[in-house]
Amino acid sequence: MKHVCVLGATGSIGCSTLDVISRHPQQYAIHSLAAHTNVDTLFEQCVAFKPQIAVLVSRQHALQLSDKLAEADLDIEVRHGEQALIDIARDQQVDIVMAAIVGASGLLPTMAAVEAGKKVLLANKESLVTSGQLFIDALATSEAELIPIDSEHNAIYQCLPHTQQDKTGHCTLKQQGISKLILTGSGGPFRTTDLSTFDDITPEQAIAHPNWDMGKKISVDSATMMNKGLEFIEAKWLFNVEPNDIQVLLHPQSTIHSMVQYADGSVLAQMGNPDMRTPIAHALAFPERIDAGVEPLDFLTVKDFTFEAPDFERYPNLKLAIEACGLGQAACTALNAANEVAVDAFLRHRIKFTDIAKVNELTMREFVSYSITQIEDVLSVDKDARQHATTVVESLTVSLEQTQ
Ligand SMILES: NC(=O)C1=CN([C@@H]2O[C@H](COP(=O)(O)OP(=O)(O)OC[C@H]3O[C@@H](n4cnc5c(N)ncnc54)[C@H](OP(=O)(O)O)[C@@H]3O)[C@@H](O)[C@H]2O)C=CC1
Ligand SMILES: CC(=O)[C@@H](O)[C@H](O)COP(=O)(O)O
Ligand SMILES: [Mn+2]
Repeated sequence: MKHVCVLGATGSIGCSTLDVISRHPQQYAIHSLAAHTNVDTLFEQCVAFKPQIAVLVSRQHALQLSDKLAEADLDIEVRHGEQALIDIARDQQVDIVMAAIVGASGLLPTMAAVEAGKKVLLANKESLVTSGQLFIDALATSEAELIPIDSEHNAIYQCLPHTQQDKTGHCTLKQQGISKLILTGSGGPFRTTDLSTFDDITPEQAIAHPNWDMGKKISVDSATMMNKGLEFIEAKWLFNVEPNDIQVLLHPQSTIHSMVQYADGSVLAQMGNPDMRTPIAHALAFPERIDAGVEPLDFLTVKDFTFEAPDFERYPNLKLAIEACGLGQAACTALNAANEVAVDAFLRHRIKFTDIAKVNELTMREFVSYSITQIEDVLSVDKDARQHATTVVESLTVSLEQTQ
């Protein structure tokens, strides 16, 4: 029996993880569940999975959950606060940590799981993007096993030689005859939308991803292709490759989840219906295979199978993230922080869709020369970049109000 801690349990990945686990009660037990503010969903999950510990970020939400659990006569310890997230991630009884908090808030608990030598299933790409080499160093000096959950990186992982699969962060792909990683992306909901209408894109339109059902933040990132930019940086660190060894390719159907090109001309692809339960089940059970509840891919009903180059005019955030990857850690950390602020402001109707790239670029350029050598530097650049991005958002909000 493996004991699992799910960080971000109430989100899209958290719920899919619990769905897979519910299919294998003899193999997995839930040790702990954590969320931000969603008391009702966390309560339902507590009823269904009976964890030892449930965590919410604020005391007020934790008290609400405690009351509901007491009424239901359930004896589950409720904790609150950021330290509680870290504590469950490194609890001695935990074997597997699903890192599925959204954003840089996931960094410290994910790092704690790595440092404690857990099997870490990494959905929270922002934690790797913001800390890069520091994350990989922590991995190297611990007993931890890191398996990517992000569908592209999980696909690449599945297409690697077996000898590389326990070397996440320290792969030697060139020596294994690998010439290129091909990161596929759908292009999001606005791949063919007239560029002249981009200023009018609404949050509701932006979160309507054509293929995947995901949380709001990553859905907006897919629409701007910042998601692919973050994934570009994520791939560099996970597979220890140079930016020139990664190609971003639009594949609107999201059937191929990414590919690995070998020196002899072979290309290995991982395919499937777009359902995150596949990479989650793969990572949970690796190297075994278990049922994920996913419909098998039927090639006779797959209508198209097409590919395009990404257009940087349509997707300036993708260009920016690839540039940040070459500029260094502070650029990546600041870009991620700015993007979190900008996406939140867009979702609250404070700025236009096209403003997201403006906030991101202005903030990233401000922090390029900062030095990051320890985790405290990451936290400091993240905090300062958020402040800077907030100021940019406010200036754009004023001009948006003046034009209305
Ligand atoms: N959804 C997907 O298909 C994919 C997601 N990912 C990555 O996985 C991560 C999660 O994405 P997704 O599931 O879509 O996101 P969601 O927004 O659906 O869920 C986020 C989860 O994190 C919790 N959370 C938010 N902020 C905090 C915080 N400050 N402290 C603790 N918990 C917090 C939320 O709690 P609450 O509900 O209470 O707000 C929720 O449980 C992201 O990094 C994303 O990029 C990667 C590939 C695919
Ligand atoms: C499911 C997953 O891994 C997402 O990150 C997905 O890739 C989003 O789709 P895009 O390819 O549109 O970014
Ligand atoms: Mn992805």
